[in-house]
Amino acid sequence: MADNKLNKLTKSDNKSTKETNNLSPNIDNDAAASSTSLATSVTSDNNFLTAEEVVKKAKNVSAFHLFFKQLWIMIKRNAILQKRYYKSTIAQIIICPILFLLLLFILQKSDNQQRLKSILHPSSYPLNGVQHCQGFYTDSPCINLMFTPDTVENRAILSIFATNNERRTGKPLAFSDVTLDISKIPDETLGMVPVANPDFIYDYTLQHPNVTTFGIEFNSLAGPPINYRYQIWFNSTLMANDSDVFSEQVLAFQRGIDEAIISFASGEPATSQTPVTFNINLKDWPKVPPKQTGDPIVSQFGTMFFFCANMIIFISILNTIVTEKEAKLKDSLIMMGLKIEVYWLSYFISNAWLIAICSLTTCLGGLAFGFFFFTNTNFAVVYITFLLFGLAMITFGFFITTFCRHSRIAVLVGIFLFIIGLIFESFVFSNTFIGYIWWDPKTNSAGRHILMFIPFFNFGKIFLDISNLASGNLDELTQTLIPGPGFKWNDLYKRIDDKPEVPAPIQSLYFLLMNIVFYSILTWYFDKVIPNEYGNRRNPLFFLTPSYYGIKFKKNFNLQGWLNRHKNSNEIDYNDDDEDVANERTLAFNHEHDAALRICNLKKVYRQSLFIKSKLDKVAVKDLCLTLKESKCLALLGQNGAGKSTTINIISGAARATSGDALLYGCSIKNDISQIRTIMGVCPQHDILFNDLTAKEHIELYAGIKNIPTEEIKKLVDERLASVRLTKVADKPAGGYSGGMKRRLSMIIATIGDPKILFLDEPTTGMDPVNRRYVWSFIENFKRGRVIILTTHSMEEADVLGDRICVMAHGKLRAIGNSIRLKNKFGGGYRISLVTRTEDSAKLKQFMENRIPEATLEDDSAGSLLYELPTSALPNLPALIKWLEENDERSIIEPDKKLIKAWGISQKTLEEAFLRLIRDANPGGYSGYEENLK
Ligand SMILES: Nc1ncnc2c1ncn2[C@@H]1O[C@H](COP(=O)(O)OP(=O)(O)OP(=O)(O)O)[C@@H](O)[C@H]1O
Repeated sequence: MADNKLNKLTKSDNKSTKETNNLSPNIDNDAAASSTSLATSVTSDNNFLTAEEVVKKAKNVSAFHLFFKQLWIMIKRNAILQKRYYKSTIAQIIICPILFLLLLFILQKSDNQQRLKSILHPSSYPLNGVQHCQGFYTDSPCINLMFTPDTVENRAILSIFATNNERRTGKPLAFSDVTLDISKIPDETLGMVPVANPDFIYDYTLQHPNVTTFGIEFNSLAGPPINYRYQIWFNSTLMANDSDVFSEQVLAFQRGIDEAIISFASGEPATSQTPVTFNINLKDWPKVPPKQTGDPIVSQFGTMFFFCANMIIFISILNTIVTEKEAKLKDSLIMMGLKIEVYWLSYFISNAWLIAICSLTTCLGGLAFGFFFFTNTNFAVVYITFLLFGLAMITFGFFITTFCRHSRIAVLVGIFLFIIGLIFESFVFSNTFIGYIWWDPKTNSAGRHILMFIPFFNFGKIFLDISNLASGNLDELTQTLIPGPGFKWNDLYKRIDDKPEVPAPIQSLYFLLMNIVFYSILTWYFDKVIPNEYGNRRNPLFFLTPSYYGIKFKKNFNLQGWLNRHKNSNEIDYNDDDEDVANERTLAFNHEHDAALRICNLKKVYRQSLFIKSKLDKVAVKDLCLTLKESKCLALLGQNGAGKSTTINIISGAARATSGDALLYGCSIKNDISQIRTIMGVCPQHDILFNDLTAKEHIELYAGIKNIPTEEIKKLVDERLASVRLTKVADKPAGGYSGGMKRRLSMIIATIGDPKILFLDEPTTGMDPVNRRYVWSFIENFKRGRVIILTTHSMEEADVLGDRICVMAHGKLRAIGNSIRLKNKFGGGYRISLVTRTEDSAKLKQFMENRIPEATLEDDSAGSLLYELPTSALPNLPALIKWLEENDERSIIEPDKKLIKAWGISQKTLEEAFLRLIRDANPGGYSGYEENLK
């Protein structure tokens, strides 16, 4: 069965060579193996290129050319996605800003109408009582009222006045029977103070201005009828501060005195429940509404609304980038050769144009709605403000993404920042009184300097500056709009007149520019030093090392030196090595052994903590030693968690080895990973697909990253899609593909750029048997002139594709060899079934006992015998087969006399060998397997 599977595939010649050499011990003794380590490679059109030539070719490409080509292809990809989601794109750049402007317009309109209404139809309001001086006019001790002369009648009148006034204000006003010292201000507030004569009032108020609110000088003539006369003294200075000259307070005082006189004259007691009262209402004249000269709502809330419009793009950036990171798509792009700087720059450019259009929509919309903020300001100033703020928020968003691993967290962080920003924009920068508090000399300047690193702080400040000059402000007391003179370009450089400590508006623009540069640098740095999805990170001081800039001091690579370095790097216990594994180790360290891939003592420990060792640290790969020649496929088998994917991730540069190293065509994974990336292709365990791109667009994207000439890309797309039967769905988004289709697409993506090394991590998972065979056929044809490293859980796949098969358990290499070798060594040889007539059964048994004494009879039922043959019986096998053929009654020569009715021979399967190895590797056998996985 397993032997027959090859017939179904188009196999290369060296496969049959392998079959014929099946009894030879271990090692890659394939005669067809290449004679040099950098042997020639076969491309689809039979052009031969060595790995050195591939690397050289890659090196010859100008770094600038590659940079711009990759940048162009990434921008194109982003544009495709923006176009595919045109509704969301249009919403971000046009609908949202317009909606926010519209909302602002509605608010401004209703506010204007409200004010218009109050000017055209002034409301009527009641005249209140006389306010107490302390707390209303001043906080210091003061005198509410001086009266003269101090007579019983006058006291009675004032007493009624005080009672009525208390009803209106809720505060009592009592007589203060003190003798005022003309040279002193009282220590405490006094209510109604009798004084000797009007001259005293005159002299006292002249000496102590703004201490006394009212004075009253009674001058009644005796009757009948009594002719009441009095003079009110009032403090116009205090009242002017409250804009109340000759209005409410004097009126209220006079009204109170008149009420009291009438009550007194009519004999009404001071405490009467039905006093004489004048309930007076006041109403302003209607006026012709002034011309609208400001937008107080835009001034107050505009910064908040425009901030909100911008935040939609900001949160979308966070979500997109972190989703790509979470799905390991970013790492895959890097593994395929994309420069990380290109990745970020492409996103910056793709979002910058969104910001540019969004800012333009906002400015044009603002003009169309007739907001003074826009019409009264130099267009370039407003546009640059919005643009710089948007760009600063993009880089700020990039910076945030370097810390987020999950898109959900990123969106939560985005919403959190949104709320903080909103609080800032709404409460702090909503008006000039609070907005400029940061520049008040009493405010701690350190806090202000820190806040300048936050883009929305700088935006709030310049918005306030512009609206201050352009929109005008609302006078809270008079409810009138104070028009702004407009904001010209030159105003960017001018300080605000009444606030010389506040810096000129241009500074905020400079700070926004600084924010763009600052967060770009931080993104670049933290993206490198924070561990990626594979736990890979750079040294925090990487930028100080010459190797980062491609400077290498050692020019000639010395294989022997490299081997010596890695031979002694660990204290390694080799005692439990299998004989073949031990031989492989020896070969790996033999500098004369010719290998395209050479892995020496590779080790990976996943640490729980960045800084200290812990018992919980997981040793995923232990001192792995392997070699592989060109045109060979290495199949890695092992239980879940055996360390297969980790091995592939390390050799492909996705993860970093804890110790040890590997050479791929003479390039070290530790030192030359950028060179290796030019000659490698990776199909990771997780599909590296963008749900919204089609198969065709995927190939175009990765072909662009691999710098394949544009004119060759179309041919490549057609060829590769046809080879794995995806032509029909070439223009459909990959998100709708079945698991098997996604796998096939991931696989052919890995082969783009004709890589010399191909890593395939479980490439056929989820594929149906037919498609799996197509993929096998593709891999089999593709491997000539290359090295393929494959992990799989399918024994059949390993059997078909693996020129060498490794079995790993708990990070260690347990067995290595070709399929036949493993089957023989661990699977236990062959099975022979013989069918004879019942009466001939004993004769046949006797024959087998004599001919092959090692054979054991497993089953004997009604002439049907089942024998197991150990590997030691293999030398006798050809003669036995010859005898069986001669004695088969189905043969045409004398069929009646033959002993055998039917017979069959089968080799034990690779699966049996695998299970035995796993059983041996786990102390508790299979039952210990689950335990050991923990
Ligand atoms: N990023 C990581 N952090 C910590 N431990 C990890 C990490 N990646 C893998 N491991 C652990 O390392 C061991 C080897 O994992 P690996 O993925 O290499 O196994 P595998 O043989 O590929 O398994 P499978 O067949 O399930 O893909 C496992 O125990 C796994 O839990």
